[in-house]
Amino acid sequence: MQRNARIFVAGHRGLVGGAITRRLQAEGYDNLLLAGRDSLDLRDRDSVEAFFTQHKPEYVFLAAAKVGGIHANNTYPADFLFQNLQIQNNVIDAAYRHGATKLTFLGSSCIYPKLAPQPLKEEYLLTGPLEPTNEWYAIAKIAGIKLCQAYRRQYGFNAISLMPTNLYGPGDNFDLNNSHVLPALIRKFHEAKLRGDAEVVMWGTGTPRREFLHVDDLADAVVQLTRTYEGEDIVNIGVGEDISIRELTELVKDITGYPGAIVSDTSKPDGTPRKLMDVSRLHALGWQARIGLREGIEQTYRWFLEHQADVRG
Ligand SMILES: NC(=O)C1=CN([C@@H]2O[C@H](COP(=O)(O)OP(=O)(O)OC[C@H]3O[C@@H](n4cnc5c(N)ncnc54)[C@H](OP(=O)(O)O)[C@@H]3O)[C@@H](O)[C@H]2O)C=CC1
Ligand SMILES: C[C@H]1O[C@H](OP(=O)(O)OP(=O)(O)OC[C@H]2O[C@@H](n3cnc4c(=O)[nH]c(N)nc43)[C@H](O)[C@@H]2O)[C@@H](O)[C@@H](O)C1=O
Repeated sequence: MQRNARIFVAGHRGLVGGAITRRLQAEGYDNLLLAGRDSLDLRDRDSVEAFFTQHKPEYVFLAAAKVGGIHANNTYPADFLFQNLQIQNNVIDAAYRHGATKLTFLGSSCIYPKLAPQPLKEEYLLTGPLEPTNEWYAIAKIAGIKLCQAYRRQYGFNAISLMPTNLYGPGDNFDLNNSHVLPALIRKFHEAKLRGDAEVVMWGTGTPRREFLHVDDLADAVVQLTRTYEGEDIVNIGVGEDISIRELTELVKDITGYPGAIVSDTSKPDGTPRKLMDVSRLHALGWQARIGLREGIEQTYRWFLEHQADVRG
C-alpha cells in the first residue's frame, strides 16, 4: 500500500473508521477519501457507483455499518439485516467492478454460533444456531464474508474479512439504550456520580463473558493485515482473554470513582453466554494486542470527559 494510494475509509466518523483513519494519517497516508453519510449514503447503489466512478479508490476499508449493542440489535432487526446487506453489497461490488486493489471487510464475533466451543476458532462459522438477539446482524455479516469469498473465487478480487471482538475506545457511541456495554457503563457511572445516585443498573445477570479490544489496537491490526494478509479465510482479531460483565461493571465503577451500589436488571437480555476469540491465526500472522483493559478504559474515560459535549447519544 503506497503512501499516496487512494484509500476509501467507509464510516470514517465511526469508532472503527475513525481509528483506522487516525492510524493511516499517522503513517503518512495522505490521499484518504473520507465521504460521510451526509454526502454519500452507502445504502444507495447509484451514489456508491458515482463515488467509485469519480474517485476510483485503490484500497477500501469497509467500516461503515448499522451497529449497536444488544438492545439495538434486538429492537431493530430489519434495519440491522437490510441496511448492512445494502451497504456491504454496494461497496464490495463497486470496489471489484472499479478495479480496487484490495478491500478489507469487517465482521464481528457474533457471526459464531451461540453455543460454540470456546475459544472461538474461525472454522466454527456456520456450525450451529446463532444468538437470537443479534442473528439479523450476524446473518448480514456472514453474507458479507461469503460475498468477499465468492468474489475472490470467481473474479480473483482481493477482498479479506477480519472478525473483531467487542471493541471500545475514543469516538464510541455512548447512547444509554443503543450502545455497547462498555460506553454505556462509563456514561452511567459518570452521570450517577455527578447526580449522587445510590445505585447504577447493570443489564442482565452479569454472568456473560466478553472480550474487549481497544479500537487503536484494532486499527493497527486492520492496517497491518491489509498490507500483509491475502486469503479467503477469515481472521479473528482479539486479545484472547475475557471478563464477566459483573467484573467489567466493577472495573468501570472503580475507574470512574463511583461510590454507590450496582444492581442487576434481569429483565434485560444476557445475550451469548461467552464470546472469547481464538487468536492463534492472528498471532501466527505476527500481530498481538498491546493495550491492557484497565489502561484502555482509563484512556477512554479521559476521552469521554474531554468530549462529553459531542459524544454520540
Ligand atoms: N463496535 C464494536 O464493538 C464492533 C464493531 N465491529 C464492526 O466494525 C465496523 C464499524 O463499527 P463501529 O465503528 O463500531 O460503528 P459506528 O456506529 O461507530 O460507525 C459506523 C459508521 O458507519 C457509518 N454509516 C452507517 N450507515 C451508513 C450509510 N448508510 N451510509 C454511510 N455511512 C454509514 C456511520 O455514519 P453516521 O455516523 O453518519 O451514522 C458511522 O460513521 C462494523 O462493520 C462493525 O460490525 C465489529 C465488532 C465489534
Ligand atoms: C459487538 C457485539 O455487540 C452486541 O452483542 P453483545 O456483546 O451482547 O453486546 P453488548 O455490549 O450490548 O452487551 C454485552 C453484555 O453486557 C450486558 N450489559 C450490562 N449492562 C449493559 C448496558 O448498560 N448496556 C449494554 N449495551 N449492555 C449491558 C448485556 O446485557 C450483555 O450481556 C451484538 O448485538 C453484536 O452486534 C456484536 O457484534
